Amino acid sequence: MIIDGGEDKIMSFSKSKELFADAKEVIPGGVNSPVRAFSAVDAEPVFIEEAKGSKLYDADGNEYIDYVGSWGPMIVGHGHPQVVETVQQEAAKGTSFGTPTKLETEMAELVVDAVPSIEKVRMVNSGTEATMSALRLARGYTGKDKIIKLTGCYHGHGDSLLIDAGSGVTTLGIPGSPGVPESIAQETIAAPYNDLEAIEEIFVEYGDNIAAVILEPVTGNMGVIEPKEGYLEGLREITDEYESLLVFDEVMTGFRVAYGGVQERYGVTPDLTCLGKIIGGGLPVGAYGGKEEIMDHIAPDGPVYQAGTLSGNPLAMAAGIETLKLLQEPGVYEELEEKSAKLTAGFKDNLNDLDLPYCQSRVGAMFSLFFTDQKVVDYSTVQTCDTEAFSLYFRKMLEEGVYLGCSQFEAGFMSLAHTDKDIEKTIEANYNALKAVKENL
Ligand SMILES: N[C@H](C=O)CCC(=O)O
Repeated sequence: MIIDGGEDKIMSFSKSKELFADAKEVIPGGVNSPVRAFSAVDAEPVFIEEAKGSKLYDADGNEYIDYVGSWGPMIVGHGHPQVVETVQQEAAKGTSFGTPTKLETEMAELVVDAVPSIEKVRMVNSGTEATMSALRLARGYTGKDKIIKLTGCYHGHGDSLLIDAGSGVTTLGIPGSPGVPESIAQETIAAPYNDLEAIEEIFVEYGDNIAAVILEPVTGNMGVIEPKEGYLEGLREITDEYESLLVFDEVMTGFRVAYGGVQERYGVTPDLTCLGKIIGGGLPVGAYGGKEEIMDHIAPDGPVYQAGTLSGNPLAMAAGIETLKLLQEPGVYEELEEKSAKLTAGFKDNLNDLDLPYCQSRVGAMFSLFFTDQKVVDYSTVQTCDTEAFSLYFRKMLEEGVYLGCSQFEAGFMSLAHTDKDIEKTIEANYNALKAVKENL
C-alpha cells in the first residue's frame, strides 16, 4: 500500500492497519493517548514493535529515523545498553516495594545538583501529576486560589490546566474538555505567551488572589517558541511583587535544552519546577521541586497532601539515574546542539531552495517547522499555520522513513543516537516532502 500516492516508494502498513482495527475494538480511539491516533494528519498510526538508537521498527518491518523519542524522554537514544542493563538488574531485585529506597535519594541528589531552583524534590508518576501537585502546593503555600496559565502551553490533563491548552488539544482543534467543572475553570486565568503586559493587567485585577503563574518557559507543546528577551525576568519580578509563585513546567525542557533546563540556559529561577520525561529514562515518571521553604509544606512535613503507590518506582529511578549519568559526560550538550543545528540548517536550505516561506525554530535539541510565513511567537501566530500542508508533509516524511510528531504543534527531539547519516537522510527527506507540499497545495 502507498500511503499518499508517492510514485516510487512503496511501504506496506497492512499489519499496523490490522492492529489498529483490533485496538479500536477495545481502546477508545485505539490509543492510550489521543495524539498517537494520527487523526489530525489524516492517517492511521504505525504500531511500533522495537526501537534501537535513533530508529523505530514497526509491525510491517518499516524502519524510521525517530524525532519523537517517545515525546522527549529518549535523549540518549532507544534501548541504550547502560539504561537497559541497569533496569534489568533492578527488575531482578523486584519491581516495586512501596517503601523508601536508596535510588530515590540518589535521583533527588542528581536533580537538586542539576536544577538551579530545586532544593528539595518529590517524585511522582507523570508530568500531569507533577503540575497538578505543584499547583496544589502553590495554593497551599500562598493561601491563594487563582492561577495564571499561558494559552497554548500544555501541562498535562489536570482539570485546572486543560484551559486553552496546547499539545493534543491544539492538534485536535478542540477548545478544552467537557468534564472540567466551571467552578474549577474559573480559577484559571489564561494569558497569551510572551506578553508581559497581559500578565501585568491580570495581576492588577486579581493580584491578591493569584497563587502562581505556570508556563513552559520555552514551549514545546505548541511547537518550539522562545521567550522574548526580558519575558522570563519580567514574570519573575511581577510574581515576586505580588507574592505569587513562578512555576516552570520543564517536563519537556528539563535536562534537554541544557542539563539544568531552561532556568540554567536563560538564568531565571522559578519557585517551583515540574519535571518528567528524561528523568525516567523512558519509564513513567514525574517530579516537582523547589525552594526548601516551600517544599516543606508537603505531607508528611506539612499539610499539603500528595501521595502515590508507585512514586519513585525503582525501575524508573534506575533508568533515570543512568540516563542523567550519561548526560553528565563532557561534550554531550554541545553534541546535541551541533546535531540539531545541522538538521535545522539543512531544513532552512531546503526552504530557501524551494522558495517556501515557512518558519523554523530551535532551542537546543528541540525544534519545530511551522507551516506559516509569520514568525511564531505565541498561540495566535501558531494558529496561522496551515494544517493541511503539515499533514501532507508528515505523511511524506513517514513514507521517506522519518517519524515526526503528528502535529506541527509538537516539538521534534534530537537524541545522542542520531548519526550524521540520519541527519543527512532526514534533510533529503525534508526536501522531498516540502517539494510535494509545494507541488500539491
Ligand atoms: N505533548 C505531549 C506530551 O508532552 C504529547 C504526548 C501525549 O499527549 O501523548
